[in-house]
Amino acid sequence: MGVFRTAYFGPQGTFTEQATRILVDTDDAAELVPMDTVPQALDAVRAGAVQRACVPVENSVEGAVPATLDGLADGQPLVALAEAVLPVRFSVLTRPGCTKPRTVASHPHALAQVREWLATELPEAELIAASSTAAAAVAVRDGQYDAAVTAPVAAEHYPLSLFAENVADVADARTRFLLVSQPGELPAPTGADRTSLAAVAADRVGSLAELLNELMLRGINLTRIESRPTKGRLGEYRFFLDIAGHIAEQRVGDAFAALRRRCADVRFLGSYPRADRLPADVPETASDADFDAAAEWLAAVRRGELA
Ligand SMILES: O=C(O)C(=O)C[C@]1(C(=O)O)C=C[C@@H](O)C=C1
Repeated sequence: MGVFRTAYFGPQGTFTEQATRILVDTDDAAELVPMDTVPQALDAVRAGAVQRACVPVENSVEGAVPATLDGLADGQPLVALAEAVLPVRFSVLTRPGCTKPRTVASHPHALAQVREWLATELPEAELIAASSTAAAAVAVRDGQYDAAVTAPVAAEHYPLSLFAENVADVADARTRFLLVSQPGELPAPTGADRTSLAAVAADRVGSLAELLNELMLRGINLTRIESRPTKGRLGEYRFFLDIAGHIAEQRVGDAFAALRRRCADVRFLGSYPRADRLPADVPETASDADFDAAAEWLAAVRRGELA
């Protein structure tokens, strides 16, 4: 098959590159391919130019990364194979010799996470949105701006001076990243898995509550819910759900089938091991053994052997 290629939200020196290096065995003839935007990284997988893509999905301070949610919901389906969670502390890099930066560039998520620090340390500076933290470092290197708020690793890639490090308004901020591929074989269940899906709930009383009830009735813990407009009618939403468990487990599969019946559109976005390795808390009545026993009992009833 040749070299195994993984696209990531780049350029070189983003937090996403750091996450990719955790999720992909880079010793193993793997090639990492930086892409300028999240949609480009996802489309490279769809086009078969790379086998995997690593993209940021949510930050503990700034919330969801809309480009990732929309990029997974639209277009040819992709599924997550793994996740990584990275602590996010920023470095501020300047052009060598610049002691009083007047312009500071970064990804909007990054600027939002250092807003207080910037207000105190560089109150006069103009803030400029860049497509990623590393794109901001490139722009500073090229003389467009004075400083960039970056991942620590960016200092290794670009000839810039370290103005400040360990910058973070919220001390233990974290970002979660997904490694996605075209649908194929699923990662095996580990007992500590997460399943991601996107579902469009009907615009009528109780439809979201019904959807969540399907999870609750099967003892499934919802670990995240996010909504994005479907981009069709105003007021029509797609819900992104993360739940504890693997699609191979009966309670999860059963809930998934129920959502399929209820929702106009359901998309499976992957079952993969949780980065925190936290085992799913399965209620006593919702284990695979409970489902198997109930199915056997029902089959016997239907055969007329039991009542
Ligand atoms: O620009 C980067 O370095 C990224 O990897 C993106 C991203 C994000 O989308 O939230 C990742 C982590 C930080 O929260 C800031 C930016």
